[in-house]
Amino acid sequence: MASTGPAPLPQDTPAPSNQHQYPHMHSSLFAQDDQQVELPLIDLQLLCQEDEAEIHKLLIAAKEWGFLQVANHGVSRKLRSEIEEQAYHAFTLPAETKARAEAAPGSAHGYLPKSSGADGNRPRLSEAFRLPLNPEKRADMIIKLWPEGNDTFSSVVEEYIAAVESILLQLLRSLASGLGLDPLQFTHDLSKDGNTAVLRMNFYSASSQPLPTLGFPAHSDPQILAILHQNSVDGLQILKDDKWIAVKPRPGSFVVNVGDTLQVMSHDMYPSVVHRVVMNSDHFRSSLVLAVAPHPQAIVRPAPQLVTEQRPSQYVPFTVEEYYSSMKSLPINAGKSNLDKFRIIPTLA
Ligand SMILES: O=C(O)CCC(=O)C(=O)O
Ligand SMILES: [Fe+2]
Repeated sequence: MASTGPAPLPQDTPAPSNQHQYPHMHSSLFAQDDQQVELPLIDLQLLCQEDEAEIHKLLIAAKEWGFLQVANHGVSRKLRSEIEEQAYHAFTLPAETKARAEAAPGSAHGYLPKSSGADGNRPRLSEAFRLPLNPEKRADMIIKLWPEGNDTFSSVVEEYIAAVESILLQLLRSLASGLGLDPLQFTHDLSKDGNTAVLRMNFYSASSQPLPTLGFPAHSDPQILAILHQNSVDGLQILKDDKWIAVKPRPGSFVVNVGDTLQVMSHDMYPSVVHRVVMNSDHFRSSLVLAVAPHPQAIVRPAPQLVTEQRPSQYVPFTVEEYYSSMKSLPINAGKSNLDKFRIIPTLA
C-alpha cells in the first residue's frame, strides 16, 4: 500500500524490518485525507427494548466497521468525570509509587510505564494501569499504590466497571440475537478471572513535538468486546479498507469495538479491527478501556449454528489461555491480531 501524506515516522519508532508483511505499519501517522469520521451511533435504550431497527443498525455497524459508538447508555456524567479524575490521580502519583504496581513480564495486569522502544518492544507514548476485573486481584494492585488503601478510587472504579459492563452485556445479547443465536451465546463463558479481562486506564502525555506521535501502536484487542471512554483529546484511528481513519469523538458517548475472540465466535461476521492512537495535542489524553473476556480455560470456536457445510469452521478451536500465550510470540510491530495462527488454511484436493 502506498503511504499517504509526507510519511514522518515518530522519532522513537525502530526501523521497520517486516515492511512487506505489515505495510500499514509504515505508512504516515496522518489519517486518510486528515479527516475524522463519526462511527455509527447506537441507542442503548432502544436495544434494551429489543427495537428491531436498532438491532439491525448494530449488526450493520459491527459487520462493516467492527467499531461503533453508544449513546443513551445511562452512565451518568458524574460517574464519567469521577473515573477520569481518579485515573488522573493515579497517573500523577510519583514514578516510584507507580512502579510498585508494575506488571510481571507477560502479565496483562499491572502498571505499564511508557516505552521508547529502546528495549525492543513496541514504542508507546502511553502509560497504563491495567486493573483486573476480579475484585480481589484488583484490591491487591490498589494496595501497592496506596498502602493505606484508597476507598474513593476503589469504589469509583467498582461502580464504573459495573456500569459499563452492563452496556457490554446488552450489546453482546443483541449481537447474538441479531445473528439468530441464543442471546447468551457470547456471554456464557465470560469471567472476571479471564487473563485478558481488564479495565485499562491509558494516559498519553501532551505532545511536545509539532509532529504527530504514536501514542499506542497498531493492535487489535484480543478479548470479546471492549468499551472506551476518553477525555476530549482525540487521537484514535482505525484501519478500514487498508486506510487509517481518524475517529471523531462524540462527547458523552462510548466507543465499542469487537475483539479477536468475538471475531472467532461470530465466525468472522464481526471483524476485530486494528486500531492505534496518534497524539498531536498540547493537552494530555486519557482513556479507559474495559474489555470482557471468557475464563482462561474456555474454548473459543465459532458458534455451532454459524458453521455449515458450505462454510465449515475457519478456525482450530483454542483456549483463551492458548491465544494469550500465542500473542507473546507476535512479531514486534505486527499491528494485527494473531488469529491467522489458528485459522484453517484450505488445502487443494
Ligand atoms: O486510547 C485509546 O483511544 C485506545 C486505547 C486502546 O486501544 C486500548 O487500550 O486497547
Ligand atoms: Fe485497543
